[in-house]
Formats: sequence, C-alpha cells, structure tokens
Amino acid sequence: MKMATYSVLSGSVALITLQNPPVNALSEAVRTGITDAVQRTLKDPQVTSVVICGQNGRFCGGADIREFAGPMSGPPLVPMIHALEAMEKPVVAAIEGLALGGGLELALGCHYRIAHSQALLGLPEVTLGLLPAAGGSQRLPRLIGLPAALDLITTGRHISASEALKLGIVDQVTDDNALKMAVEFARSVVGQPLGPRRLSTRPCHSPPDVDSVLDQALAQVWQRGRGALAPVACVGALRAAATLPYAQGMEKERELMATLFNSGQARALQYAFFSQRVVGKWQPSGARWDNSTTRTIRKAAVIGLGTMGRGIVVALALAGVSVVAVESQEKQLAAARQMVPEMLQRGAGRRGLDTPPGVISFSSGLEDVSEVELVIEAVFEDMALKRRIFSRLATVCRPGTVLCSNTSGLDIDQLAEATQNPALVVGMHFFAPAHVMKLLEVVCGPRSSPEAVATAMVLGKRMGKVSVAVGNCPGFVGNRMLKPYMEQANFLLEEGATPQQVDEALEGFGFPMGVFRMSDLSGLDVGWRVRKEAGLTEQGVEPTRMRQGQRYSPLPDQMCEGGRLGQKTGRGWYRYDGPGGRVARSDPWVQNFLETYRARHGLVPRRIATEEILERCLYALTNEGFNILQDGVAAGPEDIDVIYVFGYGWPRHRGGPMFHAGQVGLARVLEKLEHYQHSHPDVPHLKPSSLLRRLVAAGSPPVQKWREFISKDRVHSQL
Ligand SMILES: C/C=C(\C)C(=O)SCCNC(=O)CCNC(=O)[C@H](O)C(C)(C)COP(=O)(O)OP(=O)(O)OC[C@H]1O[C@@H](n2cnc3c(N)ncnc32)[C@H](O)[C@@H]1OP(=O)(O)O
Repeated sequence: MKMATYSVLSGSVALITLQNPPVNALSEAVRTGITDAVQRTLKDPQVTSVVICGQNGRFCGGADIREFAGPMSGPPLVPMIHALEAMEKPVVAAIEGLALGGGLELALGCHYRIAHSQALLGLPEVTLGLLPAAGGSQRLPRLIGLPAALDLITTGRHISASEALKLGIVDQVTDDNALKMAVEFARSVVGQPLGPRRLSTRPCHSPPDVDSVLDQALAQVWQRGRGALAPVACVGALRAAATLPYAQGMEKERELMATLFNSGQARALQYAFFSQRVVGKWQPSGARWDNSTTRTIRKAAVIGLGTMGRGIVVALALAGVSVVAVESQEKQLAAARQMVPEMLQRGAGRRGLDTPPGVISFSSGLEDVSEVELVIEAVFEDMALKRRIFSRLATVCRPGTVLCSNTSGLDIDQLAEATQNPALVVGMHFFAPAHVMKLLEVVCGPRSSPEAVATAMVLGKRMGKVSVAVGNCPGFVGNRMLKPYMEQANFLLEEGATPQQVDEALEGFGFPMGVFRMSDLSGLDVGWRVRKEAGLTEQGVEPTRMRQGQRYSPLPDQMCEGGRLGQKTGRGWYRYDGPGGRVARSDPWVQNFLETYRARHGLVPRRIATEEILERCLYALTNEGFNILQDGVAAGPEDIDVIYVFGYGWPRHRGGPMFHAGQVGLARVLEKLEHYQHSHPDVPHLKPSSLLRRLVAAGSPPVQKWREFISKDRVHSQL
C-alpha cells in the first residue's frame, strides 16, 4: 500500500501528498510512496517543480513511532531525503498544521519551505530518547547556526511558524492557503540555481568560541537531563556538524543514533509518549469515556483561596473559564485579591497572551456561586469542614452543577453523601503549584457519573493538564504509593542513613529532589496533619516505634513537634538561611537528633549502600502500585506511570515505576521484596503484592500486556 499520492497540477507542478492520518507519520508505506513519487517526478519531463504536502492540513508528525518496536523495513529516511534534495527541479514543502521530527527533516531536505501561520515545527526526537537522525542534526545548524540549533534539538520544543520564519527555517509564512501559495511559489522559482538551497552542501556557520558554546550546552543538558542520554548525544551530533564535513557528520549522527535507539531510555520515553495518550481514554471502571456526554464549562467557582485554591483559579482563568473565587477568611481573601492578578499576568505572559481569557470575581460568601456550572472545593484537608461545604453547595448551586473536591486523599464518596446528587461529585486532585504542575488526578467515586468524570477530564485538558482518571481510596494513586516510599526513607534514617545520603541516592536515580528535600519544600506539617487525622501520632518522651500493629517511625512527628517544618521555618531535615530559605545545608543538629534517637531505642547504626536505599524506597512504592492495579484503582500501569512522571518527579527517561519494574525484571523485584520483608517482617508494605506474584508466575509479560492480564485475571477470579 502506498500512502503518498502523486498528481500533477496544471501539467507542470508535481504534488506529493502524504496520507497517513491522523498525523501523516512516515510509516513504511508513506516512505515507499514518497520514494516512488520522486522517481515518477524525475522521469516526467513535463514536471518542472515539486510540492510536498500532508493530507488534512497536517504536513507530517515525523517517523512512525510505532514502527520503532519492530525491525525496520522499507526505504530508509536518510537516502529518501537525499534523493529529494538532489533533485534538479525545485522542491517546496507546504507546511500546514505540523512539521515535527522526521517531518521537519523531510522539509529541510526540500529546497524551500512555506508554512501556514498556525503551523508548529520542531525536532522533538530528544523527548523520545533519540536524536534527529534523518539528517536534521546536520542540516538544521547549517541553516540557522549552531546556537539556535542546539536550543531546538536539545529541548525538542515546538516553535510557531513566526519563530521559524525569524530563525530562517521557513522562507515564507501565510495566513491563507499554504498549499496554494507553495504551488505558486514552486512555479516562480523554476530555473533558479538549486545549489545554494541544498543545506547539506552549505558550511555550518559556528561562533568563534564554538568549543565553549558546545561545552556549555553539554553542561546544561547534563544538569537538566538528570541522567538522560539523548540530550548529550544531540550535543555530540551538533559538535560533529560544527566541526566535520557533512558526510562525516552524517556518519556520527548514525553512530550516535544506533547507541540511543536500542537503549532502555529510548524504550522508556516512547512508552511514556504512548502512555500519555492511553490515559486519556479510559476510566478505572473500564468504560470508555469518549462516549460519555461532557459539559462545556464556561463559569466555575473555587472555594478556599490558600496556595492550592489560588493556583486553581489562575489555571481556570487561563483556560478561558470565568471564575468566582470564594474565601471566608478576610485576610486570606485580601491576599488572594492581590496575588491572583499577578500570577495571572505572569501565566498569560508565559503563554504569549496579553490578557487572560477568563474573568475572575472575588467573594466571601458561598451564595455567589449559584450561577456556576462547576465548583472546585480547595479548603483544608478536614472531612467535617468539606462535608459542610458540600452540603451547603448542594442547596446553593442550581441543579446539575458538578461538584469537585481538590482533596489529596480523602474519601470522595463521603463528600458525595453530603449532597443530593452524588453522581455529580468527583475529585479533581491538583498538584502544587496548581497553575504550573501538569498532573491532575480525576477521582471517580463509586457513585460519580461518567458525565461528571468526563467533564472534569475534559476541563483538565483545557487547563493544559494531563488528566488521569483514578478510583477512590485513601491517597488515590499518587499519595497512596508515596506513603510506603516515605516510610522506607524514615526507616533508613533509623537504621543509620542520613537525609543527604537518602536524597543523593534518589537524585542520582533521576528525581529532581530526594524525599527529605521534598518534605522540607512542601512542609513537614502536611504529612503530620494526615497522620494525626489517622490517629497515628502520639506525644511523649518515649514514643513507640509500633503503631496500629505495624512498624512506625515517629521521627518526622518529633521534627514537627520541635517546630522544624522545613523551608517555611528555616529548619527541617536540612537547615536554611532563614524562614523561606531555599538552599539546603546539612545540619549537625539533625545528625545529633538521629544519633540520640537511635541510642534511645537501642538501634545500632549501620552503613547502608545506595543500592539498598533505592531498592527499599522504590520497590516499596512500586509494590503498592501493583496493589492499586489489583484493586482497580488505576486502569493500567500507564496511568500510574503518567501520574509519577508528571506529578512526582519520576525521571521520564525511566518510564515510571511500573515500567521500571518491568525493565529491572519482575522476578528480581519480587525477590528483593521477599528479601527485605524477611528482614523487616513488621512492615506490611514490603509484603509482595499478589498481582506481582501472579505476573511473575505467568512469565513476566511486558508492561503493555498487563491491562489484558489483569482483566483476564479478574474475570477468572470471579468465576
Ligand atoms: C529518528 C526519529 C525520527 C526521524 C522521528 O521523527 S521520531 C518522531 C518525532 N515526532 C514526534 O515526536 C511527534 C509525536 N507526536 C506528537 O507530539 C503529537 O501526537 C502531535 C503534536 C503530532 C499531535 O498531537 P495531537 O493532535 O494532540 O494528537 P495525539 O498526540 O493524540 O496523536 C494522535 C494519534 O497519533 C499518534 N501519533 C502521533 N504522532 C505519531 C508518530 N510520530 N508516530 C506514530 N503515531 C503517532 C498518537 O499516538 C495518537 O494515536 P492514538 O492514541 O489516537 O492511537
């Protein structure tokens, strides 16, 4: 099957149209079609110029990523693009919609590029663990210079047509029909010399301090990449472009690509790409939500204007939703009135907007929310308070208003009970700062309707969030898994580790911050409040290390009792320059505190290897992920992995905790959990999940097969 068509317009302009919806990816069939079309063009003496375009207003989304999983067959991209560039008839790319990755590389092989003003262009291969290996790493710097190419290729960012024009990537931009303009343009350049238009023959203009530019770029990608290989390889390919002739540069591009292509990181990043798309489509119940009705929200209310509430107001307004922002405490309301417009201005600026599209009004009373279509409650984590608000909302709001809670772990169903229509109650769990962080957990209570869930999911998407639908249980997905992770970190301190040692191990793995630095940032009192609610804390000179029949570490509670709440008090697991300080320094007080604690409890400290720190923290977290899958709280491993990558700093190049377990080997994870459980029988979170055991018994299927395995397993267990 050929998925690029060939036609001739007005007898002289050959038109090659890529046809592979939805993004005209360069699949084997498309590459075959283009290769054949080039041959026909060469043979047709009537044809004097060529235009390449994509069907349905989308030029090309790049190589077909799905093909990366199997052996490559069909015409390769590099010679195909060389053949286009070598043509003696002018070739013009008509870029509508998008030209990404191999799509832009194809366009760079053309002699001219005309773009529609709404088109997006970029070389995002680095985000898939790869580099632009269809000549992009060699042609782009020859077109726009080394510094600009370094920026685009190492970040993979998409740019607008107007930026592409400024950089010199495209020759013209139009608001009208880009294809029509490209055809006219192609006719107009017939007979003009093509030599200077062939980017591979151009020299690469590098700055005089080329080595220092490249070294700086390398240092930057090391620091930003947290262990990611692809950005480093991208700099390597650009170094080759800047210092070697084109043919040798292409050889280097090929070598670097071969190393990346088979790396675990490329597999992880491609898995992350598809996971993000999978999570938009399913609810934990297994029902497709694309056939549920959705309400378009024009006006919403946010109740509670603390840090979270303010961020949610801004995110809604930036999405074009008008917001009634409600806060009963005068001081907090006054602070919000001052801070929200400033945050909004900055947010609009980041998006290139002059004014935010949504209008905000402030109020101190719930009665002002009567006209909205959706409410998001964002008050303290206090069930009684939240229930009071929900029951009041049920009387104030008009029938049919969707009621959401930003709780980070409380029971959505108990909130729903307080209303007259529980089907309209869902959780919308944002992550701080809510106008910046990409993740949104949409929590489906047992009585939430598909319509309410779909409405929250779609609203989240409008707000630029990656929305993941999850089930209702304490902590939902993200925070439920965080508990055993933090618990292990505390136990490691009891056994002899220091906060720095644990953090360095986790940061070495790729987290932007280790668990203790993170606690200091978010405030130790957050978890303390939750533990108090759960009846776990006890005050006294000799607090016990067992609570509710399980091992418990009172260390963080004691820190809070001593007023060490983290950055906000200038003291936590680290010390800071003062309240609100950001630079963490190791604190001899903490060292002394830990030594005294261990001595008091008769704990003999030991040297703990990085491997043990990582295994205990990460496998305890992953083990809870298996329990979550077993309970049906997440629809699949992809949902968990997306939550961890977007909300908890799990390094994207490691795919997510569930993917990582598959890469390590499920049998090995199981064996390690069994080993640690044997040494710590009083820690239930180390007891291997029975789903993990069943997956291992079934031969450890790849992560992409777990959904199917779980649903068969569930049917089987119901028989
Ligand atoms: C060497 C490597 C080379 C030469 C490369 O080219 S690597 C690929 C470089 N290209 C990319 O990284 C682009 C990836 N795609 C996207 O960023 C986005 O999909 C998009 C901006 C192109 C479109 O976004 P949107 O309109 O929101 O649509 P979706 O993201 O939902 O995608 C729709 C479906 O198309 C599938 N898709 C998208 N791109 C590719 C691709 N390059 N190869 C294969 N399939 C692709 C995507 O998975 C969606 O599929 P379904 O989920 O609907 O089944």
